[in-house]
Amino acid sequence: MSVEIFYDDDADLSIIQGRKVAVIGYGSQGHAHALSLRDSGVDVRIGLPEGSKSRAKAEEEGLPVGTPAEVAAEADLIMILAPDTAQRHIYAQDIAPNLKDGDALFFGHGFNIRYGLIEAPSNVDVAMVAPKGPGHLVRRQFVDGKGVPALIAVEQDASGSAQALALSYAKAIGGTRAGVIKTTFKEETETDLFGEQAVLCGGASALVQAGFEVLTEAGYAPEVAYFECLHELKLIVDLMYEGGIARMRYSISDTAEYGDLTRGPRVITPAVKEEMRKILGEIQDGTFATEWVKEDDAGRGNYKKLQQEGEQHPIEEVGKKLRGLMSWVDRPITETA
Ligand SMILES: NC(=O)C1=CN([C@@H]2O[C@H](COP(=O)(O)OP(=O)(O)OC[C@H]3O[C@@H](n4cnc5c(N)ncnc54)[C@H](OP(=O)(O)O)[C@@H]3O)[C@@H](O)[C@H]2O)C=CC1
Ligand SMILES: CC[C@](O)(C(C)=O)C(=O)O
Ligand SMILES: [Mg+2]
Ligand SMILES: [Mg+2]
Repeated sequence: MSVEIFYDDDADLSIIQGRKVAVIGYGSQGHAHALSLRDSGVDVRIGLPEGSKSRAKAEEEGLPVGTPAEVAAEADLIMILAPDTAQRHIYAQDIAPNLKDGDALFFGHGFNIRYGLIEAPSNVDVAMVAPKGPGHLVRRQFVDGKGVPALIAVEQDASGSAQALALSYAKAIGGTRAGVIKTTFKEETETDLFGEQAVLCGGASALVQAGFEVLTEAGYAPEVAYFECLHELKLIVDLMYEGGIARMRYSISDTAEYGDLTRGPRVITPAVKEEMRKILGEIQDGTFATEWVKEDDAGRGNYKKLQQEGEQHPIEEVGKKLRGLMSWVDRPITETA
């Protein structure tokens, strides 16, 4: 099945420049969208509850800030970039009562629409602009004149021009510089959840930790294990990013390449792939979504416990020390937001 990919010339920036945009939330994605929209000449305001710790950051940038209800009432395009589990409450309390004919409701990820947690009225556009990258890099790339690829989708086309509006929005945050693919809320949600769980975050973190543990448990220095299993991973992935697995294999030694070809499949075994299929099944049948919403409703006890265990893993301590000695690596998390 061929996909449609859009670039800068396919998108009309003046469409989004003619709208009043409210960005709800000013975290990883929220700050990136809001600042790049503003830099692209868009009239943007931020919706955050009174007392939100993100308010000061948005105000420091000179962005107008109001409560989610206030900015939803003022705007004609509302982009929800609050946590997925909070979105249905924000929608019900603050956004739904303020939706007018012709408004557009935008998402950065399809979770709440895909799993039926938000149902918008038929007189508004419902669309998605989902960058395929962390918000801080979405912003950093925009500022550097580059862009992070994005997916767009239209769930409801009340105006008849929701796709052009989504493309225009994607252009304003740099997405069309890299390529914007048209998809559905279903495909974006299921592939995004799968990618972050099995490959990008869950899979990669577990692989790095397991490699570090095997080396340190065998008596090798934690510093050596850190450089080998974590630091160098970025350099190897940079080559994959630039030219695929083939470019990475071209740059490494033939010894490494032979080890890659013969040992890689012993790490990612058919059993691992079978587990990946199960994980995908839990995403497709809604098991994961139900579990996550329940965990959030119950106060996130298990989530916080697992988070703490991760933070206490020995790789974090040695990594902090080594990164501290490399000024170009040690970027504070608050640098851009
Ligand atoms: N992180 C990423 O790079 C990506 C995220 N997405 C999607 O983007 C959306 C936002 O995620 P992300 O940027 O990670 O979120 P963050 O957790 O980084 O930020 C959430 C923001 O929402 C604010 N917030 C919390 N509760 C409310 C509320 N009740 N009303 C208004 N604002 C609120 C937070 O404020 P406070 O400071 O007060 O907590 C914070 O500013 C999600 O749908 C996610 O799936 C999509 C692609 C990548
Ligand atoms: C990979 C994690 C992600 O899907 C993202 C940065 O794209 C997220 O939800 O944060
Ligand atoms: Mg993602
Ligand atoms: Mg995601």
